[in-house]
Amino acid sequence: MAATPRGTTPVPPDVRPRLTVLSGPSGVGKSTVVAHMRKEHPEVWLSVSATTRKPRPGEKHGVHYFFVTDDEMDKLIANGELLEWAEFAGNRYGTPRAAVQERLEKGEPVLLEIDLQGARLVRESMPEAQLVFLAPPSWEELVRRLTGRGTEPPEVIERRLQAAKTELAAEPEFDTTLVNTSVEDVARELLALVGVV
Ligand SMILES: Nc1ncnc2c1ncn2[C@@H]1O[C@H](COP(=O)(O)OP(=O)(O)OP(=O)(O)O)[C@@H](O)[C@H]1O
Ligand SMILES: Nc1nc2c(ncn2[C@@H]2O[C@H](COP(=O)(O)O)[C@@H](O)[C@H]2O)c(=O)[nH]1
Repeated sequence: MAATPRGTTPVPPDVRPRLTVLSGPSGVGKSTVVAHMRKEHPEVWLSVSATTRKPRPGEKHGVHYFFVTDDEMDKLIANGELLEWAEFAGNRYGTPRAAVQERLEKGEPVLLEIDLQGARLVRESMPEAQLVFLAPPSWEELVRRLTGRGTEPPEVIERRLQAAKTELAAEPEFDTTLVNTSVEDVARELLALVGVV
């Protein structure tokens, strides 16, 4: 089955939203889809988040995340340096504000890959943002992907799956849903939504 855009309304290029938020439950394939899209279209700018989570094997500071201590995260929050931030499954994550603002001021498209709480905060502060929900083909497939990734111990997987129930229930809050059956198809759909030409 191909990617299924639900509720997608074609938008003329000159009024396309410049800020796109991609959310969806942990393990649905957000990073995989974004990486696939950016491999073919490196011009799509993705915000690099700050996190207190420890790096996974292969993750690089400044590329996948800015890996920060709890104290450093406290300061980023206190100094208003984050556009939004949230606690997710025991760690904190936040979007550095300055880099996003810089691109938006130049009129360039911006992509955020963040959790539901962050998406809601962005919607509050920037109602013009478009919110895209990445859904799994089924609950069983989500569990298979999250478990199969092999990056979290069972208790963390359980926390993430609990959060996933809340996130899946929030799908109607989003402007568009893409079902991640095929990475290639979803990456193409997302590219069209982000509006990079
Ligand atoms: N369409 C797909 N079909 C099969 N496997 C997939 C698909 N998309 C992603 N995966 C696999 O699912 C696993 C989770 O993907 P990924 O890490 O991209 O999820 P994520 O949504 O970014 O998770 P998190 O929110 O925890 O960072 C990976 O092992 C990835 O290879
Ligand atoms: N609210 C925010 N959520 C973020 C941000 N960066 C990433 N995330 C989300 O956190 C979870 C877990 O990510 P993981 O890399 O530990 O698997 C996932 O849903 C991410 O999208 C952020 O800046 N703000």
